[in-house]
Amino acid sequence: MNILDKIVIDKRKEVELKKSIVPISQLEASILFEKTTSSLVHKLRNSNSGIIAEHKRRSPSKAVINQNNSVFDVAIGYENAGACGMSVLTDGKYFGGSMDDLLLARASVKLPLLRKEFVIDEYQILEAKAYGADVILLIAAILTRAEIKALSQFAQSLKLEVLLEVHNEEELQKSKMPSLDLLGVNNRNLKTFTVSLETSKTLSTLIPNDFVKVSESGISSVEAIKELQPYGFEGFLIGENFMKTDNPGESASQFIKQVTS
Ligand SMILES: O=P(O)(O)OC[C@@H](O)[C@@H](O)c1c[nH]c2ccccc12
Repeated sequence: MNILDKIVIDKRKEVELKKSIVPISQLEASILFEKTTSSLVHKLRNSNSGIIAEHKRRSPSKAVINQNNSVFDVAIGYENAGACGMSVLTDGKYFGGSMDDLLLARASVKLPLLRKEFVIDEYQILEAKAYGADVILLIAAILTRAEIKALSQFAQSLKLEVLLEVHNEEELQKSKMPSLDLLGVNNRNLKTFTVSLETSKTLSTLIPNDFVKVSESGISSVEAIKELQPYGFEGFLIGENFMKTDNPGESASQFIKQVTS
């Protein structure tokens, strides 16, 4: 069994438990549920840098990235740096994140927020909305086409944008549908952890232009951005490169200055 299979098994249990404790009616009663969401698509289309900066404490591929910084400081740092959006890992067991992280990020900044999660159930989308997210992630590797369709349509009905993540051509072909807003290519294979920017380049030509193209993971230099831009990528999701430093906001700021100069 690969790591992704393990994560999904745990996630199913977690979602069932949560459902039994916090009913949907309670999520819908959240003040944030009524908040107008802000568009990551719009931000990316009107930006020169396209950086989506991520809050990530650890991951299955890296035990410790950053356990010290508060989400609050990181979020404000990213916003001041000029990031287009912020991604917040909410998985606890494998990434050390939480729903509280999302809530604190929401309380700190106006940036479009992506709930970075292994979404397998509508409940998690309601939860994302109730905790202030603007965008949700759907991972093609763990969902069928029918599930992607149902979950993306549900998210859009709540005015959330949908970032669909693929890693290969098969996942991309199975996933293309109008109810997606952004198409992300993960340069990291979530089953083996190998990283290659070539994945983004190869798949870019197969992504229709109606989707905003995002390149995700393993981006650690401004040169990488310059390399990917000609392939039509308008968004770049960066976590570790900022989070591994003492001051992620400052690192993002330096990086974004270089991208736009
Ligand atoms: O830290 P990196 O290599 O810059 O990667 C960020 C982001 O792309 C990565 O965290 C990610 C991409 N897709 C995911 C799906 C689940 C969890 C995490 C991810």
